[in-house]
Amino acid sequence: MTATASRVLVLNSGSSSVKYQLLDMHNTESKSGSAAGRLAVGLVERIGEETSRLAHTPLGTGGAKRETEGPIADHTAALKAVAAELAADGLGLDSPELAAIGHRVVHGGLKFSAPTVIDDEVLAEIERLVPVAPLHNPANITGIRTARALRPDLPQVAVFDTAFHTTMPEYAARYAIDVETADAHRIRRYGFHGTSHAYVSRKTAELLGKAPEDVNVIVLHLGNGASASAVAGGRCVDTSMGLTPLEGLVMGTRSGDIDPAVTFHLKRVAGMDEDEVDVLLNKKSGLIGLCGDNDMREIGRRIDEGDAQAKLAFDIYIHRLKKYIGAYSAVLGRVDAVAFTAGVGENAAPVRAAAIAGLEEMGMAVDASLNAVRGDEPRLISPEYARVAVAVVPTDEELEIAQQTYALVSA
Ligand SMILES: Nc1ncnc2c1ncn2[C@@H]1O[C@H](COP(=O)(O)OP(=O)(O)O)[C@@H](O)[C@H]1O
Ligand SMILES: CC(=O)OP(=O)(O)O
Ligand SMILES: [Mg+2]
Repeated sequence: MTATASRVLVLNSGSSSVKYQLLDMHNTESKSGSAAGRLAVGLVERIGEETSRLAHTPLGTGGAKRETEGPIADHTAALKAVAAELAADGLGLDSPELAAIGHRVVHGGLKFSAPTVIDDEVLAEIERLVPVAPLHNPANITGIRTARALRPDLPQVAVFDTAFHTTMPEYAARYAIDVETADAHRIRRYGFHGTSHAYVSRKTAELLGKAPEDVNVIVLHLGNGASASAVAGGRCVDTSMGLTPLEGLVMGTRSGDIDPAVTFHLKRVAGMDEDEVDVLLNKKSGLIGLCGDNDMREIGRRIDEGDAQAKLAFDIYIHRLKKYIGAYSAVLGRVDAVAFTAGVGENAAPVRAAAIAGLEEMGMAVDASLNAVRGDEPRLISPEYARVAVAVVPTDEELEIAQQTYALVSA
């Protein structure tokens, strides 16, 4: 790293998308990682489809958002397109100001509990974990390989979704199955979205004007993938996702919690094989399985039109969410705040209202007019009388990844 290098490129590669940001870390010291530090942000979505779309905004130059539509075959092509967009703004990957590239890596298994500079051995371990994050780790690996090929001299850092959850006590992390079998195959609950749970729980403490050590928070990360966590004094003590990102809440396309016997039944009685069951539970279940739509905006529209199927899907989603709020209240003993985050949590006011409805005896309530306010800043939506603060706290996985990456390479 040269003395002047202070930029970090963050790649958040998902199963069919790549989110990216180029940040100048000399300008992101402020608590909100002020917009001044963000030189460019963008998103490639629907990778592998005919209708792929790349949206790129060069914030650093104040340039307008550029959108390109057309087929982008795979993640390698997506990253090359991103590199070209950055180069068009004079922010190419060849810049000497680039200090490192930070990669979101979803599954880090038991080995990785901190950000890690990627070498061949680290990459091999991330590959070994593909079976337990089949939708995610392959995309992360492609991102790493492509970025390494473009800048072999630059430190590439992996920031793991699982890292924040490694503080879970053994009784929360273990499944109640035969210990020898579990240990032989490293079967345990790892948890995901940890970068977001860490960032949001810290931000929530800040919103309350308290130190993270003094606050107990339930974080509800509700995106397409969704998970809840119980964070006691800044440390994760339980989370809803498990060995893979399939357990827990009802998600856009994933079932979340299910009786494992359903899988035997599908194989023995419905004649499905492993791969078919996998696809059913990961891609054809959750909201999309229940009502044909996985976007909460569309589900909201259908409910407004009186669509009973959409309403039932919504009610199932909310019921599961409520059960986790109850469970984590018991796990924490004292709850100071419930924080809603990610695409659904930040934008869907009806989800927030319904999830908290009826929880007054637990000290939780939502004020309808506060809940209707939209914005990018962390904000309270609970009435003043409520014992528990209910908040909307926008997540920023990219900023958190950039900060962890920069801290590691500039140490
Ligand atoms: N304005 C909105 N109102 C309601 N839901 C929204 C809104 N915007 C986004 N969402 C929901 O957020 C989801 C995407 O969340 P996001 O956190 O970006 O997910 P991911 O990172 O898993 O792709 C969409 O599928 C949609 O359900
Ligand atoms: C781990 C996980 O579910 O991630 P995402 O929400 O990006 O799919
Ligand atoms: Mg996400």
